[in-house]
Amino acid sequence: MSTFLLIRKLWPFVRNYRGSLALALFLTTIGALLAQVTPLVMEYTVNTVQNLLKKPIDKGEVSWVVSTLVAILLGKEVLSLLVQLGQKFLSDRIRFRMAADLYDYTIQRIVSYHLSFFALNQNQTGKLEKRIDKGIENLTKTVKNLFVDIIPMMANAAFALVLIYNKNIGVGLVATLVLPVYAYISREQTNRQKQIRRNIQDVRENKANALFGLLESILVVKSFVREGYEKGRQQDINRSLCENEIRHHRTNYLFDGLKSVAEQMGIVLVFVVTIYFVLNRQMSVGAILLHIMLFNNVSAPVRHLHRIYDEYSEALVYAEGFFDMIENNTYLHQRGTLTTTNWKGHFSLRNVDFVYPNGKQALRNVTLDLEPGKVTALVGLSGAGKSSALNLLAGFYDSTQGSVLLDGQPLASYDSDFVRENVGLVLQKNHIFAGTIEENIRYGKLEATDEEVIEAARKASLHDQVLRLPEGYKTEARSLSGGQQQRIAIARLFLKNPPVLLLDEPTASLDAITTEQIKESLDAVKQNRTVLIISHNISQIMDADKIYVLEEGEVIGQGTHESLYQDGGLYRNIIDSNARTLNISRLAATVLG
Ligand SMILES: Nc1ncnc2c1ncn2[C@@H]1O[C@H](COP(=O)(O)OP(=O)(O)OP(=O)(O)O)[C@@H](O)[C@H]1O
Repeated sequence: MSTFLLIRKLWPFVRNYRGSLALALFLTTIGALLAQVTPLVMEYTVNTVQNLLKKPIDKGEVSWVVSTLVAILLGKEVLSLLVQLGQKFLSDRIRFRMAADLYDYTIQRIVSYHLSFFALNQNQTGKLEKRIDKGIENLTKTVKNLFVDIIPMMANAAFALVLIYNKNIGVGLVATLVLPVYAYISREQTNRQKQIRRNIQDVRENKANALFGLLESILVVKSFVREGYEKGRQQDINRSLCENEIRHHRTNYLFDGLKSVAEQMGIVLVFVVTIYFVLNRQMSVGAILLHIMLFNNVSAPVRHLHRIYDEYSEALVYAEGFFDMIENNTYLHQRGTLTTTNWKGHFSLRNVDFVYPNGKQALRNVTLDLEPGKVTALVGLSGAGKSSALNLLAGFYDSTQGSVLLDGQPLASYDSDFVRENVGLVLQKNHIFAGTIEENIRYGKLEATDEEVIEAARKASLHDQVLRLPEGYKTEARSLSGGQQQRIAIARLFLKNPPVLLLDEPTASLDAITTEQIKESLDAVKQNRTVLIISHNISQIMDADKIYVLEEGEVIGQGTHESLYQDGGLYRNIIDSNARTLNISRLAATVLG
């Protein structure tokens, strides 16, 4: 990425702070001018002292000279301090506010991406977290470097050079000579570091992701006694990071050493040339101090310039990944504009193929309908493509071929917020947020009253259990059992009360009695809604108005429970297996007596 492109991308975030930026620049330019005061005062001091030494002691003149010098130096320091404080306050304000803006924008962008974005290997949680974190940190540093630091530093060096040339062209040329050498070494340093930096970025993302993964699966790790194995895996990543960091630092030490030599050579040259002029009576003794200090004013900003260049090169590496992430229009959910009050809720898939980003084809030429007011069930073996079909109907993914329709119009042409407001989902793995039971249920309708929350929990057969908890609805939801968490998700759905229900194994982790209670509640809410249910539990699909049978991504049969059973094939096999698993004949003998 070129500097111009980076500035163009950053400008929308910097623009809001251009007033503060201008003020910071003004202050730092004043600071650069003030930095030249000390060398001039020093030259004057040495020359004056030398002159005073040639004369008999005049106490009055001595105390006047000393107090004037003290006043000038102190005054300059106080002024410099004020300027520096102002500059730091302003640059911090710009930096931190811009970081917050960048973060807000990033979140707004990535939550609007399709699920396929998150399914990509390079976008796993830990990696994304690191990319956002490092990206924002480096970009804000770049803004500070580009807009707040570089110009005053250059001004400082330029003012000092002008003063040196003004005193003596020969000394000026010597001081200037060091700069290209310094720039050459710095450029070499940065070029050598580029690949190491990329490696470090990749390994850091992998490390964050591996740590997330480890903490997420700690139960499995422990149950399989895989602590040692996990330690080894984490160690490999850590070693790789460690090696790259060492290489990075070693290269820096080497080049920093070379630059230090170049700088010292510069000082020696300036010193020698100045001494030559002094001994030839062409300069005062004070010029030695003046030139050395002015040269320091040239070389110090150049030294910092390298730090900036270095940080900038690092930032470019992170900026590429960061902007790729937040400008990824391929995964941006294209929101349509269609909304309607004349909502029927007829969802259909027409000749749909669907391939996941990793290349796995989950659906082939699927055509199905969810009719308004009816219950449609999807049945099939594990991996048949049922949840994938639901993902398309919910608009989480776009089909690869064919169309997904809502009331005859492409689903994509609808305002996605409008569709999602009207669709309720209960999934196999329902996410429970860190927070109380009450907060988690209320997520279904943020403005719900306490009574509405309780009513929803009651319908989801959760209320009585919550009452038995010491902290009731204020209990941390993640501390509940899997089945209780499932009921929170169902209560959320009841609270939302949408006209379309998409249910993927809604009672997967519930006991038999709760399953029956939930089924009754769901049966009650199913009335007059468009319902899709996916379940391996035959009691939940038998009553469906229409059942689709999926096998390896294809619809291989459709009809009612009775008609499909009579047709034989996979559906019949599934039902028969269910009956055998339940040991129906023994159950019937026991239950019916
Ligand atoms: N996020 C994903 N990325 C890549 N492939 C996926 C993804 N999710 C599912 N698949 C694959 O797509 C195929 C269909 O999966 P899907 O989850 O739709 O099946 P299912 O019928 O719902 O299965 P189950 O009854 O076990 O939930 C499977 O082969 C699965 O491995």
